[in-house]
Amino acid sequence: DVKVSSTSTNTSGCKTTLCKIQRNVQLIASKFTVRQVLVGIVIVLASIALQQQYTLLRKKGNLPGPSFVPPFFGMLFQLILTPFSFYENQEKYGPISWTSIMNKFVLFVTDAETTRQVFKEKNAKLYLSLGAKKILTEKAIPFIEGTAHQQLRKQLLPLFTIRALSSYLPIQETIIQEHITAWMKEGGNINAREKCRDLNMAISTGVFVGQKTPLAVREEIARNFFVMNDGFLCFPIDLPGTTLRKAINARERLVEIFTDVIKNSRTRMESGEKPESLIDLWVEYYLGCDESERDELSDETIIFTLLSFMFASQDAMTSSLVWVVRLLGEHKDVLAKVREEQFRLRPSNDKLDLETMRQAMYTRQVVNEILRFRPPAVMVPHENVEDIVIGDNVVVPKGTMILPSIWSAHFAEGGFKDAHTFDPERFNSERKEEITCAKNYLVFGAGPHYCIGRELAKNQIEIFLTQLAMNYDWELNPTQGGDEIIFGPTIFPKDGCNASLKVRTYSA
Ligand code: HEM
Repeated sequence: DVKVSSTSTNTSGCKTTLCKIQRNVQLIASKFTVRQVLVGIVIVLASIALQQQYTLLRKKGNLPGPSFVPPFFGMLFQLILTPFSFYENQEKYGPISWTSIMNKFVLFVTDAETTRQVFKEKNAKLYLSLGAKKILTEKAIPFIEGTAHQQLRKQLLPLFTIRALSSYLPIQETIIQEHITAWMKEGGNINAREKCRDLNMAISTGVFVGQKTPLAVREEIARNFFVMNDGFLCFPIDLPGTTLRKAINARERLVEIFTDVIKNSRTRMESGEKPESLIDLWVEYYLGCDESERDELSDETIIFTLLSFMFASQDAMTSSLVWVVRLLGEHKDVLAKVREEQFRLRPSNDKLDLETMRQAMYTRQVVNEILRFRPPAVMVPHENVEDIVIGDNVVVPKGTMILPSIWSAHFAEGGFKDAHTFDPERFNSERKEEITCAKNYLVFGAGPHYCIGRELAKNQIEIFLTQLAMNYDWELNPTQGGDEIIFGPTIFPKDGCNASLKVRTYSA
């Protein structure tokens, strides 16, 4: 046995806490042999592991689930590395089953009805990462509850009316055209995930602040949004130089920039200019409100709401645009029908407008099927702040992480017909599965936090799909194993979807 040596065990010369801790560890270590220290560590870890297993057993009661979960990390690695086999295994246990992730007791919900119930349960809150909480702060809409939440949602309605969506449409269309043209200048060989990520950020920024905001400012917003986005899923340590601290700094810079954009917008809206961007519409609404209501409609409210929009939409929108390239590249028959419909409605290649988009029933069916077949957020974690009862009288102890699975609801037996087939015809006027299977369609959630940007999102997917279909041909170049689906944290083909685009003549 070798004694752990220590040079000095005196803490009196120490000025910092770190130094004192170091000295104390040395002091303790100097009294034991290496073997004794190791045995001690093993005993402590084993006791913690036993305690964890006991707590899990007590919480799970009669619920089905895995016969063993590894201590400390639980099923974390299975969930991250092989998410779909983790899903399949969990689904085998039935509509509600238990598991554990990072020693947190987790309920996995797969049947559509209970999934919907969790979304609607007022005592089950959206569970966002610690990083997201630090960056967005409690002023962000996903963290607000009750009456304050209802009031804020009401105030946001003018940002998503038909009038508002019509004013965003030319911004979305122009930016999509500019980006695809730039892809073609680079040769047309794209990795859809990389390209759509930048495209999507440019569209969101354009829609939020409008094209009257100088390009350099829009680019600075996009840069800071990317840094902020990196912080949402990082290790939540807020120290100088960490990803989280950089994300918080980026958020602070965004608050400054948005404050200026709002000021400029106010000058333009007061002079009677027509609103164009989401900020313009908010300012217009603000100016039209009674003085007494304006306190609640501060710049801060809209800025933190915009940050939440970016958080809620960036990865989900990127995922959907990538699946447009992938699924229509695979299903040429569907692509041909989109082209036929678009050419019939817009033979002169006119710009899109909401009225024409409303008439393009088949194209909208395709958008809805892309969202059903590849829902970007496959599950939306919740945490219950009180004991609740779900499903067939299952009592969920307070503090449980509940994973309602949108993926499982979309593919459940007894729901959509031949659910594993990509088939936009399921939404046609005869089959109407959007009505007959409405309870299974959960891509945008349900209940009080139901996605507020859903129409904006569907329009964006439709504009991208239409532009691509009418002006380009493309072939997919998948890599070996690249078609496997991965989490990131929304779903993507593993290789990001490589494709070669060629310009085509506008025709059916
Ligand atoms: C394909 C794209 C999108 C998908 C799949 C999606 C999906 C979702 C889901 C599943 C939720 C949780 C709903 C619930 O808890 O019931 C949600 C919430 C939310 N989404 Fe989306 N979303 C998308 C695009 C967008 C866009 C473009 C915006 C912004 C303009 C947006 C803004 C929000 C906001 C603010 C919330 C939280 C609402 C609240 O807390 O009240 N989303 N979204």
